[in-house]
Amino acid sequence: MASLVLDQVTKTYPARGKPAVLAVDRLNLTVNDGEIVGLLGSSGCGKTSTLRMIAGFEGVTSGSIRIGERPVHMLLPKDRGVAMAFEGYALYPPLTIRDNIGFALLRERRPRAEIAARVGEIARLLEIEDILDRYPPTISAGQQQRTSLARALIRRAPVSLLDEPMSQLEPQLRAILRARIKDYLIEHKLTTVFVTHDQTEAIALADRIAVMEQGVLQQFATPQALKEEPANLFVASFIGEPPMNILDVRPADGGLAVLGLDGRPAFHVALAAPMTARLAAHARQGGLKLGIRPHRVRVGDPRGLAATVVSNQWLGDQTHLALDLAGCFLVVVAHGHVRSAIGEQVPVGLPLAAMHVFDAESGNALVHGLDTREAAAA
Ligand SMILES: Nc1ncnc2c1ncn2[C@@H]1O[C@H](COP(=O)(O)OP(=O)(O)OP(=O)(O)O)[C@@H](O)[C@H]1O
Repeated sequence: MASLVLDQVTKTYPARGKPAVLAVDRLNLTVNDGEIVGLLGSSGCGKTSTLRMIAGFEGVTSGSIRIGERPVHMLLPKDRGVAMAFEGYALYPPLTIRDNIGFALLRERRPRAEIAARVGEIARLLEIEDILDRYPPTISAGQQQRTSLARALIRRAPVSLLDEPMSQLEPQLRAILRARIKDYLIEHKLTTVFVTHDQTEAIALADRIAVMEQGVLQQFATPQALKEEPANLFVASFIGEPPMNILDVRPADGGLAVLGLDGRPAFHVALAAPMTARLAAHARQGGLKLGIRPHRVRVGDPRGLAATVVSNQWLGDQTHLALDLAGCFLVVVAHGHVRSAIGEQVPVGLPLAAMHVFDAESGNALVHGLDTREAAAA
């Protein structure tokens, strides 16, 4: 297949009587040959515009796009070597589902037996074998979406683009197809970019995820790196469910004072002198924020701090607790069934290694994991 490179790609849409909309702002992205990349972000962050610029359905305002060694941003969609599955399906109504799926291979004048075998394979994979002889208007939205997906995947093009490929499917089918599609993409080494606003889908399918917000790339990394080393506060709170707890902190003697919702010191995090000095230097330029993921808080840690239960939800396999820790609001996930009632106290341990520190003004991450060697002997 091929690599895909976006170099300083920008997209602005003119808006009548208003300032132009900056949908994508100087995006740099390199997708390796055979890599699966997810574009993830909230509604309106520029994901679809990016995909459509790669496909050629939108022109770039500035910047360039290369597939392999070939600049493609000036070419017509059909000449770029991309296959795209559309969120809006775009099937040919007069053709059967079978012919819709096999259309590109027919046009390439592939042998009939090969086309039949490939259509059969992809239809089996996406569980649409039983509708191959029907026509697009007579099938459901979910079946139309899978047909659109089949039509793109069957081509094994140098670059495959999938726009919200499974948004119409029910969760169970989505989970099954996700795994099968991933196997297919890996087996055929398909360089793939897909758009989603579902982080579970992005994490399950992608080798790397590009997180976007307001047209700007926030971080491009593996799912694990996004969770463990978020580049900034946006990524830290966007990735992970429930989101990372973000607390206000300020430097204090021998470490950090964590502030409660009322702005007063709630508890103290003891750190060694060099780290305290480093964070104090940053804090002089702006504030600091401390992040800790709900799954990393240790509920029931006998050496922990006492927190009051504000809410308690047992989800069948894990407990979600909201806690008041000396005036700080903390969401916590425990793997077992925690039976503490609202108003009861539970001890919670906050491992230093699970703490992230951010510059409050820029939002940029300063430290991931306050190493225990940095901790003062408390
Ligand atoms: N054809 C257009 N004309 C004007 N503005 C547009 C056009 N298409 C998109 N936009 C604007 O550009 C920005 C990015 O839109 P885009 O569709 O790329 O975002 P998205 O992340 O895919 O959103 P969603 O998840 O809702 O589909 C938005 O502010 C949107 O309103």
